Amino acid sequence: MNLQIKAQLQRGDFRLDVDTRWPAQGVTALFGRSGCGKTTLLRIIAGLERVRGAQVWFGDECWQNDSQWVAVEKRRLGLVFQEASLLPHLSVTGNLLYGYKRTPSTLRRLQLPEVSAMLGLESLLSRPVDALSGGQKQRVALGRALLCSPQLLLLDEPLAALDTQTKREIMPFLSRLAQASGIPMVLITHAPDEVQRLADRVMFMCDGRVDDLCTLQQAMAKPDSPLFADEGPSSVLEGELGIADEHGARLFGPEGSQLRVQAPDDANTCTQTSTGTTRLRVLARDVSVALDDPARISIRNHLVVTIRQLHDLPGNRVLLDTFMQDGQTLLIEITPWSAQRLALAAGQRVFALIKSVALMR
Ligand SMILES: Nc1ncnc2c1ncn2[C@@H]1O[C@H](COP(=O)(O)OP(=O)(O)OP(=O)(O)O)[C@@H](O)[C@H]1O
Repeated sequence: MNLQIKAQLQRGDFRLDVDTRWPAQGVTALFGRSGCGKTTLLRIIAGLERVRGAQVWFGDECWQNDSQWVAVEKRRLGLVFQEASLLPHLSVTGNLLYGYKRTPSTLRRLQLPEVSAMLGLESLLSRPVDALSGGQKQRVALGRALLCSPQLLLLDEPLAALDTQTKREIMPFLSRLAQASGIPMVLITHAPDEVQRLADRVMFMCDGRVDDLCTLQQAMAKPDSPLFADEGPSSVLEGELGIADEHGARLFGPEGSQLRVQAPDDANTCTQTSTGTTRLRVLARDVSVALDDPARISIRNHLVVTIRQLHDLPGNRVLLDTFMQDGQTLLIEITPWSAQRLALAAGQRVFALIKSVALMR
């Protein structure tokens, strides 16, 4: 089943020209610079914007074409924006149940207890909403949208108004929600870390057009990916997260590619994906490389990796594109001096060294 949108729109200097479709499954991130048309596209999908000649299909439901127009409230959507815009006179429960009560009982697929557990809201249910933090308010907004049992969730920068710490706290809830609810999501963001932690696929937009639509893995296979613009290249590893050992480190991933993740609150590091595994983001600049397995060293994670390719990056840096024993890609950023000194080449097996605390961020 696909979400399909075809739309053209001229608004002053801005032109939107989109003809695209993607599977209505998992999390699709719309990523691009400010003003490239992400919100306009989302509003067209939602039916908040009626553009002449546009076509919007959700599976075999036609929401808009030349002869058909389905109003926003009939599309069965969950909408969450940057600002939570909760109803101030109602408690958390009152807000959560607002749309639920207006959803016919035959269509209700999610109930208050499971949604409040998914979003960690159990202890807040009786609070007035003006006694909540920004992150808590946004979790209530997500819960309220979910409890309408939508067939599609549209999220327009739901984390953008939150500070970094709050954003880190809420991100695992968002990814758990994608997994547990089974509701497809469209997430607008210009934050690469949100895409890397949450998305299954990415649609890159630029000047009102679709530049690329690909899986997250494909998006990250390019050394010059727009996702690497802020913090440099990074990898996303998927695996099972084990229980903590006596030093507070948790094992992550299969044997041979196993990492120790030092995470007092693993929410900061790992996010669950819509397939149920845990996702770990590793910045390429946090990984070093050695030809031998160093013994007397504080770094705990020593992984055998094979170099697939070396890329010269702008700014006098070298990116090693490597794969681990389980086949997952691990990117490593080093200086040209190190690459030369170690005589690194494609096909070579080396040790990738990653500090456990680098996985705490
Ligand atoms: N109501 C409007 N009237 C005129 N121009 C508008 C209107 N709404 C949006 N625009 C213009 O349309 C273009 C696309 O805006 P849109 O909000 O879709 O971009 P965006 O990618 O979501 O940006 P941001 O990330 O900053 O939210 C921008 O140039 C914007 O100025």
